[in-house]
Amino acid sequence: MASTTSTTTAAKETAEEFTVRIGTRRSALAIRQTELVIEGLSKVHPNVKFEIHSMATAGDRDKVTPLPSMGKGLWTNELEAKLMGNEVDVIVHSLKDMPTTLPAGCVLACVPVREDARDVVVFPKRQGGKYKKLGDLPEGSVVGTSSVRRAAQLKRRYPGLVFRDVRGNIDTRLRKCDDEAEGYDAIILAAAGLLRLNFGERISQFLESSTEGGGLLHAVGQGGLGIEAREGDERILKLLKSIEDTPTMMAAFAERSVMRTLEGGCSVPIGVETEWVDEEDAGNGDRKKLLKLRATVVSLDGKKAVDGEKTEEVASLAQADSMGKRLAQRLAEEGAQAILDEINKGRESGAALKVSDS
Ligand SMILES: NCc1[nH]cc(CCC(=O)O)c1CC(=O)O
Repeated sequence: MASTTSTTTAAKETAEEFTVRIGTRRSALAIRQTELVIEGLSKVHPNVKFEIHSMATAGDRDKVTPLPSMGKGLWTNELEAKLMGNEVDVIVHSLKDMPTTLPAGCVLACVPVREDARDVVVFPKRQGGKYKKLGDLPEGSVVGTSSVRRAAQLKRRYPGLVFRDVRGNIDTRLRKCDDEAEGYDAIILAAAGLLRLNFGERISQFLESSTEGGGLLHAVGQGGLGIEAREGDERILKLLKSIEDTPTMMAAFAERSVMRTLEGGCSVPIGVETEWVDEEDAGNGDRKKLLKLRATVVSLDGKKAVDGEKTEEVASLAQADSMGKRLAQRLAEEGAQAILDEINKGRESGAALKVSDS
């Protein structure tokens, strides 16, 4: 058809046929997320072909080593090597698994519309609806999570509960939750993974900062997708731009900036929440959208915590980045740094001490 149609340059470009190779992890969630990205791109670029190149990463292979000692980039390094080696053109990540500093030559090119960013409570099927909220669980109940962020924040709010590691992909964790022999009375997961894999009916309670009885702030980037590409690969960067959700991308940049600023080479149980709100009406009817950013840093035992929030006009990624940095610096001064120093002292063994939010 193209050969018989006379087209302008712009039209030719949209009609251009090429294949984009997309790298991702091999988990059901990673594949589903990649399919969603392809669906979105295909609507705008019907002539572009997409191939999924999935692979197991270090985080998928090693299910034993404690996550905080596996180092940064356990879900991303091997995929980035393929991107730089020109074996794939794009990588689709869970944004929260993406380190806040990327290797030279790689860019966070696009953040599309976000799924629900909150954490949720899932109860074993055998409880048959007996419990509806974390607060319903009797003292001493065992809650599964391998995330120090989740455990620390929940210890603060529910000192009577016991927190225990639970590893594996989402289906594995649900199976462990339902298996009485595993001994869990509840597990905590991200809403996004459950919703994307059609396990939404397993969600009993959504947890956020305003949850009655005690909630928690989610991981940086949770519920979002991070699409990575080669710096300067204009054809791909332009293609990805078509599915960018700019408000989500700005919020994600603010969240990642909090993390990057506080991290300073150490691992941190840090939670965040972002929300776009209307500016109070100044009487002239001209309301701006403001970004509200909350953050918390909690000691591992949940006994010490520093919380903060900021609401500002944000109109660029640079402003989002600056807002996150300033909030993190304030938290550091108000005691977050002391909490982080203590955590790092306790994790003597040095180098490989980055928190993975699992
Ligand atoms: N670290 C594992 C991981 N990476 C992304 C998600 C879920 C979805 C998301 O946050 O995008 C999960 C599972 C979980 O935390 O429950």
